[in-house]
Amino acid sequence: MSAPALIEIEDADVFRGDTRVFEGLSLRIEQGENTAILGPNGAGKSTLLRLLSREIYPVHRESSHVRILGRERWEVSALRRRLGLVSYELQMAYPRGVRGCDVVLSGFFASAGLHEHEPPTAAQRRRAEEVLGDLGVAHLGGKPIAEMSAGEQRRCLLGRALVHDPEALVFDEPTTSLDLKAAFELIDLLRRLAQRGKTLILVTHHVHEIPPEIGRVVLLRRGRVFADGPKRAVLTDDNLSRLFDVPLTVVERDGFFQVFPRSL
Ligand SMILES: Nc1ncnc2c1ncn2[C@@H]1O[C@H](COP(=O)(O)OP(=O)(O)OP(=O)(O)O)[C@@H](O)[C@H]1O
Repeated sequence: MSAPALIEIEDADVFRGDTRVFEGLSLRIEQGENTAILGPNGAGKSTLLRLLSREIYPVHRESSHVRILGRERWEVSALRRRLGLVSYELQMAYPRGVRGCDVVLSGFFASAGLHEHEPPTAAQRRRAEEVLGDLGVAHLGGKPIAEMSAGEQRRCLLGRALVHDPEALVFDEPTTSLDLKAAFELIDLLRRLAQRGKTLILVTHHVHEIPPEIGRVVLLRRGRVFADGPKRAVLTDDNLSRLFDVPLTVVERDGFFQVFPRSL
């Protein structure tokens, strides 16, 4: 039997409040298929992330399902062991006094910080130290978030997702709030993770964040898949101009793509 898809969304209608964000959305991403999901503000990216993190569900009907690694029902911490999540929203959820090692350790408990009634084990502490060391930020273990740069915070959050050594990682706007150096260093880290065999799912509205290792791009527009396929075929002037509703020129260099405004 073939391996189950990493993500399999079939005919999903999804509401946020009274707004129908997705109508009959279908999207399948295989294990090992590094994919970027690109869309403008309001396209439905956050809603898609919430579907994947199992915070929201589609309207129930026979033809509709959301499966991750072949399963519809997941306990959150079991899901986190297979599919890590790194988002700015999660970063902001941490109280500013939490130290780097505790950010990483909280990955074991799928929480934003540690709870007194659930102290980490010595093995978990060792693993957290190892992960911080692998990410080149062992020195952040004892530092509170309040004293870290945005890039350092993002690394600790990535460490949180990596404690379980998941096979896939979902990144929501990974370089939001990072300066150029921190952004390039983070993109470099994503590239190394992909080269080590982690599947990357990148959800973003920034074309330049998409590393060369990502081969498939899905364009999301007003809750619909507007284009889907190999990166070079999808990231065209015409597609991106229509996606973002502004005339754009796309330039590719060294496997990265950048967009520029075209005069009207
Ligand atoms: N809690 C909510 N209640 C009602 N409508 C919502 C809610 N959250 C989002 N929406 C609507 O759902 C649509 C999709 O929003 P979503 O946040 O998923 O888009 P997005 O692509 O993540 O946008 P952004 O890039 O701005 O974060 C938008 O029209 C938005 O106004």
